[in-house]
Amino acid sequence: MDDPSLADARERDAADPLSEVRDRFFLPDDLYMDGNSLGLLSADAEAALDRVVEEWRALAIRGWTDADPEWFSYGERLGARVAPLVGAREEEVVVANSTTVNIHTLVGTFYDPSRGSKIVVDALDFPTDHYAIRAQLRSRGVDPEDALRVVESRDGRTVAREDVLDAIDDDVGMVFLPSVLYRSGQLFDIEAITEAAHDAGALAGFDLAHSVGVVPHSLSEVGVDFAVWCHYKYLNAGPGALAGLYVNERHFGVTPHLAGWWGNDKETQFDMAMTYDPAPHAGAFQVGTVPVLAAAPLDGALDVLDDAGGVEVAREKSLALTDYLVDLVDARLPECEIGTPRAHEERGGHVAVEHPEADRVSEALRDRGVVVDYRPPNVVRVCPAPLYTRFEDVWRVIDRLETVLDERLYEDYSVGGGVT
Ligand SMILES: Cc1ncc(COP(=O)(O)O)c(C=O)c1O
Ligand SMILES: Nc1c(O)cccc1C(=O)C[C@H](N)C(=O)O
Repeated sequence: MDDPSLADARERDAADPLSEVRDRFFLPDDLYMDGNSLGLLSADAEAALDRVVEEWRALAIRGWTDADPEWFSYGERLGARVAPLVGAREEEVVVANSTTVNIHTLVGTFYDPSRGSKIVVDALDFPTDHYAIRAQLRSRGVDPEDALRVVESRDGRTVAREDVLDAIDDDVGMVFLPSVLYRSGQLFDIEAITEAAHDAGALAGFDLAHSVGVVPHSLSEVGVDFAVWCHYKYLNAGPGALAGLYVNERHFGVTPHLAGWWGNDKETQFDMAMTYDPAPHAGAFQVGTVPVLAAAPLDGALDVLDDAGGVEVAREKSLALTDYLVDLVDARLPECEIGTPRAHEERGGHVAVEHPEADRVSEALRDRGVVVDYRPPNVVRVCPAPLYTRFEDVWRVIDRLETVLDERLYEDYSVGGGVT
């Protein structure tokens, strides 16, 4: 790298168009590099939540219709706001449930062995995806060991594109993969995978938890069948914030696996009929009453991203930050390896810095004001979330990491200290 100095980092910040957006967040004293697990609170998100609390106080039950905006269609309205971030039509997205519940309902709805009995997944997925898919298979009387086709990793970090494509054949009825691997940060080629799935007569679904808000998507154009994600990472909507889902319009009208009255057509919902009349759009995949308090902060959080210029601008800054981080690791930390692909088109928003003592190193960093997380067996995950992270912050993180390693400060810690 040309200039690994703090002065250079500050010059980069001075030229950064997003530096004012950062001021809208409540920034902890620590250097916060965990925005891919839980994003920070902004004043906008807090105000959106406060507003709903006020409406609850003032309107009580009338809030469903008289709040501004009304609570009744909260999930659909927020879905329309999130749709451009994933490249979908407004009615193809709804904000509802949790990511895990959305996997249950979408895999449960779209798994159809007559298309092909196998579901393609990969060996490095976030565990909840496998738990939900396995449960859905069991509930259909299918042995997950028979139905799951798990694409293995050759290096323990990434999954080779050709291995994914080779796994998709006529026995496959569904491909369900992440957009970005939670540990290494590898970004998958959604377009190529969707095309291969469709060529084999299968459906393609994705878990966008680690890309929504930081990597632009074109779900409708590519023809992805369904997708799920959460809003508490790069979208900063709060711990346990309501999740999101997308269903391509060609599937509108199916009866969701997890049917519930909040997915009923709004026109007939209060007829209270005993048979379910699914909404003619992705809103059908809501289950119970929209938890308005868990949804409201997203409204404010989306204002911040809009004002920043949208997800394309966030992606540009994110790539500049992760490039910078990787260059600093190469220049200053010879004992660490980068487990994240270096090509932009294969990288999400975080970087896996590998070290044999990653667990204890993460703990030592936390004690020195750097919030990262540890993912077994050897990854310190570092996430410079683009809306509130400066180049100077990245520089300081690497500087402290160098001290922890050079002075072997991690030796003061025991293995197994961190849980999140
Ligand atoms: C890829 C992925 N899917 C799902 C989840 C979690 O889902 P839920 O919000 O339902 O806990 C996470 C992380 O928490 C994740 O990284
Ligand atoms: N969702 C989380 C939670 O509720 C508590 C602690 C961490 C998380 C996470 O987001 C983990 C995260 N999905 C990961 O990539 O490891």
